[in-house]
Amino acid sequence: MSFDYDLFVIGGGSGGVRAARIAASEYGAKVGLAEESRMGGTCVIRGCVPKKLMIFAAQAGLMAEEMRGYGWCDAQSGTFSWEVFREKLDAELTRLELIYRAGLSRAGVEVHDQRARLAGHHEIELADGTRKSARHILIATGGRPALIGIPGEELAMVSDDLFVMDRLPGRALLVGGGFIACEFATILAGLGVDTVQAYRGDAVLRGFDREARDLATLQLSAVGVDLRLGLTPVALERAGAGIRVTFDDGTREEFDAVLMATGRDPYTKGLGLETTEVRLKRNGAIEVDEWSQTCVPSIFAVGDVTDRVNLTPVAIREGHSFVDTVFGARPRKVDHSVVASAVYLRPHELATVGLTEEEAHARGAVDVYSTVFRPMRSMFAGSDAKVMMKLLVDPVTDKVLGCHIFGPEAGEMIQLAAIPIGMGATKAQFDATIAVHPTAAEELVTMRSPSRRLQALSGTGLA
Ligand SMILES: Cc1cc2nc3c(=O)[nH]c(=O)nc-3n(C[C@H](O)[C@H](O)[C@H](O)COP(=O)(O)OP(=O)(O)OC[C@H]3O[C@@H](n4cnc5c(N)ncnc54)[C@H](O)[C@@H]3O)c2cc1C
Ligand SMILES: NC(=O)c1ccc[n+]([C@@H]2O[C@H](COP(=O)([O-])OP(=O)(O)OC[C@H]3O[C@@H](n4cnc5c(N)ncnc54)[C@H](O)[C@@H]3O)[C@@H](O)[C@H]2O)c1
Repeated sequence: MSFDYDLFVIGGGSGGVRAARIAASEYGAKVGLAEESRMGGTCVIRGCVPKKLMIFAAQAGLMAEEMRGYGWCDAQSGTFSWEVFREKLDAELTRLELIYRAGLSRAGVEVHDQRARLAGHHEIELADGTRKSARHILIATGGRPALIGIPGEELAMVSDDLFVMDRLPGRALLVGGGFIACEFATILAGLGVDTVQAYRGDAVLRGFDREARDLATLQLSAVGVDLRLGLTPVALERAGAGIRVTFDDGTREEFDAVLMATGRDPYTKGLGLETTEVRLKRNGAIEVDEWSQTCVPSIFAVGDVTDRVNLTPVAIREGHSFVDTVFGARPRKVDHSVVASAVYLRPHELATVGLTEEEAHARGAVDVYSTVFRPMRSMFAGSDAKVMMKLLVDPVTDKVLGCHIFGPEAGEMIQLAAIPIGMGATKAQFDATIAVHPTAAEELVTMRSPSRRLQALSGTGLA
C-alpha cells in the first residue's frame, strides 16, 4: 500500500519537531507535520524560554539589594519597562521560531500551517479539508492549561496570556502552588507587581522533597509574595476594570488580574480519536506503551499529550527514541525513572533528581545527608537566604538514590549531579571526588556522615 508520507506528525512542539526532523534528515523518511499555531510549541513560544527570560528580568531588585550589601551603597534596580522587555521578547521568540522552521525545511519536512485531526489509522484530515495518508502517525499535541470549574474563572488569565500582556497588572492573584504558580509569583513580585498567591495546601510544590518545599515556601514570602496557604478561590466576578475574588474562607478581594496555574490537561480534544481505536487514560492522556506506541500499531504519541513526565527534554527524548526505533531500526526506550528538573525561583532555585526523602523512606531504610546553611555570597550581603544540599543514600548498596538542591543556580548544579546519579554512583564515589572550593556545591562531596538514618517503615523493603 502506498502512502503520501512515511510519517505524519501532528504538533510542532518539542517532541514533534525533533521526531519530524530526525526522521527526515537522518533516516530519509518522507515526513509531513501540521502545526496550528506558532512553530516550537509550548516550550519555545509560551513556556520554558519566555519564562526563563522573565525570571532573568525579575531579579534586578534582588541583585541591587545584594550589591548594596557589598558596598555599592546606592545600587537600585531602577525602572522596569514591560513595553521594552515585551518588544525584545517578541523579537527573540520570532528568531527562535524561524530557527525551528529552517531546521524542518532543511531536513525536507513538509509543513502544513493548520490544524490536523485523525481520520483513521493511516489518515489525517487538515483544517482546509485536505486528506493525507501516512504509514505512521505521531501525535505530539502537548497540553493545555486546566481550569478548576469555579464560577467566573473565564475572567482569569492562564500562563499563555502572561507572555502577551499589554501592561503589567498593579495587583495580581496567582492560584496554585505548582511549578507555574511559584515561578510566576517570583516573576511578578520581582517586576514590582503586588502579588498574592493562594494555594490550598500547607507548603508549595507538592511532590518535591518536603525539606526543599519548606524552604521554597519561606522564600516566596521573603521575596515579597503575599503567600496565603490553605486558601483557594471559589468564585470570580467582574468589578469595574478588575476582578473580585471570593475565597473558600468567605473573604473577598479585588485584583487587577488573576492567573489560574492549576495544572495542565493533555490536548486531545477534537483530535478525531473517535475515528481510531486509540485508548485514552482517565485524564484524557493518550495511552502508550514503553515504545510510545498506542494500541493502534501505526499510531504513536509523545510528550505532554501522554502525561508521563511533562518536561521539554523528556518530550524531545521520546520523539527521538520513537524515530530511532521505527525508522532507524535502533530500538530505544526512554527511562522515565531518573529525570532531573528545576523550578526557577529567585534568589534560590529548587532542583531535584531521583527519589525524595519521603519516597526513599517509603521504599526502605535510607541515610539522609542534608545540610542547610547560609552561603557566603548572600550572608556577606546580610541576607538570611538559606541553601540546602541533600543526598539520599541506600545504606545497603551505598547507591545515591536522590539529590535535592535549593540554592542559586540549582538547576545548573542538578544537571551535573544527574550524570553520576543516573549512572548509579555510590556515596563513596561522591566522597572520592575532590571539592571545588569555595563553592556551595562542594557540600555534595564533603558531607561525611548522615544527618539521620531513617529505618524502614514496617511493611517496606530493607530493615
Ligand atoms: C509556563 C510553562 C513553563 C514551562 N517551563 C518549563 C521548563 O522550564 N522546563 C521544562 O522542561 N519544561 C517546561 N514546561 C513544560 C514544557 O513546555 C512541555 O513539557 C513541552 O513543551 C511539551 O512538549 P510537547 O511536544 O509534548 O508539546 P508542545 O510543546 O505543547 O507542542 C504541541 C504543539 O502541538 C500543536 N497542536 C496541538 N494540537 C494540534 C492539532 N490538532 N493540529 C496541529 N497542531 C496542533 C500546538 O499548537 C503546539 O505547538 C513549561 C510549560 C509551561 C506551560
Ligand atoms: N521549571 C519547569 O520545569 C516547569 C515550569 C512550569 C511548568 N512545567 C510543567 O508544566 C506542568 C504544569 O504546571 P502547573 O504549575 O500548572 O501544574 P502543577 O501540577 O505543577 O500544579 C498545579 C497546582 O494547581 C493546584 N490545583 C489543582 N487543582 C486545584 C483546584 N481544584 N483548586 C485549587 N488548586 C488546585 C494544585 O494543588 C497545584 O498546586 C508541570 O507539572 C510541569 O510538568 C515545568
